[in-house]
Amino acid sequence: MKKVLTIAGSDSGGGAGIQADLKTMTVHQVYGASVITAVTAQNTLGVQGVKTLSVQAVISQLDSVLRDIEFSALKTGMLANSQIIEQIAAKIKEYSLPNLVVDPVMVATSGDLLLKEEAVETYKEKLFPLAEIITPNLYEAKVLAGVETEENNDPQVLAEKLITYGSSWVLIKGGHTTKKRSAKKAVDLLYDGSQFIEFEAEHIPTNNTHGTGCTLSAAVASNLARGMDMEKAVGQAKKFITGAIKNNFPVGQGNSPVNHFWRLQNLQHSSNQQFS
Ligand SMILES: Nc1ncnc2c1ncn2[C@@H]1O[C@H](COP(=O)(O)OP(=O)(O)OP(=O)(O)O)[C@@H](O)[C@H]1O
Ligand SMILES: Cc1ncc(CO)c(N)n1
Repeated sequence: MKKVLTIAGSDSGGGAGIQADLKTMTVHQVYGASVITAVTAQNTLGVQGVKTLSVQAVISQLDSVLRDIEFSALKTGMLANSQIIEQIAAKIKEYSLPNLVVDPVMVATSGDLLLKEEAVETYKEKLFPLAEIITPNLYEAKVLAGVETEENNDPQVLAEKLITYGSSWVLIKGGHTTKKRSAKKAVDLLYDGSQFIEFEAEHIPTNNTHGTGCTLSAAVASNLARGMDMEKAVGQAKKFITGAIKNNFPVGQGNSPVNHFWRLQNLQHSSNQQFS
């Protein structure tokens, strides 16, 4: 079984962050390990508190797992500040870790801030050049490209700018452009510096999308670990997240998380039918 590492924040509500990553890895049949950067007091209604761990606490977790376990892929989620990003980048370089998926988390689905503003430059300078793929949503893509939020919504122009920061691939997620309930399609754009590939899925009219970005990037990392090429890894991850959003179920009083177990439930349902 392939081993995949997530370096991210904890979501006490269980829908995003480390918790979403480990659930996603489990259903992709890879072994998930985790390095926690921050502990959020969070539920489906929002983020009530954040405690960022010291750089030493993060690096000591990272050293423990890297000295012991061989990873086929890793992903980063909430990294909180520039010191943490810088030290993580140094370790990834030191251990020559393959298949780095960087989800440059800045804001929670609820709108709460998860990254210090000063850290945007550190992402670009230190971590992106080591990444196989970066997976910003449209808002994050604009911040990273240094584009005013009102201007330039064209994902192709943004992808062309972001690829210059040194990752092999850029995936710009369309979830935020399609949050409108009237939207028909949820389109993500993949770019490697020469070819644009669009991944299109039906847009599901729901607010129950807590943890969609974390889940998608963890699925991409799991698929890369299992040996898929990038186009297939993203295509399969897109199918997984679409099904997970579609099959969401009520959790708490706010925006519910996605259903990581939808494929298992479908399987169980059809085998129950077969034997009843
Ligand atoms: N309502 C929806 N219907 C279908 N697909 C969606 C919907 N919302 C998001 N997606 C898809 O989910 C994936 C994650 O995209 P999104 O833009 O929501 O990421 P994100 O903003 O990083 O997530 P998060 O809110 O967890 O930080 C993308 O493939 C996107 O197209
Ligand atoms: C810990 C954490 N990471 C990422 C996100 C993005 O959805 C979140 N809400 N919480």
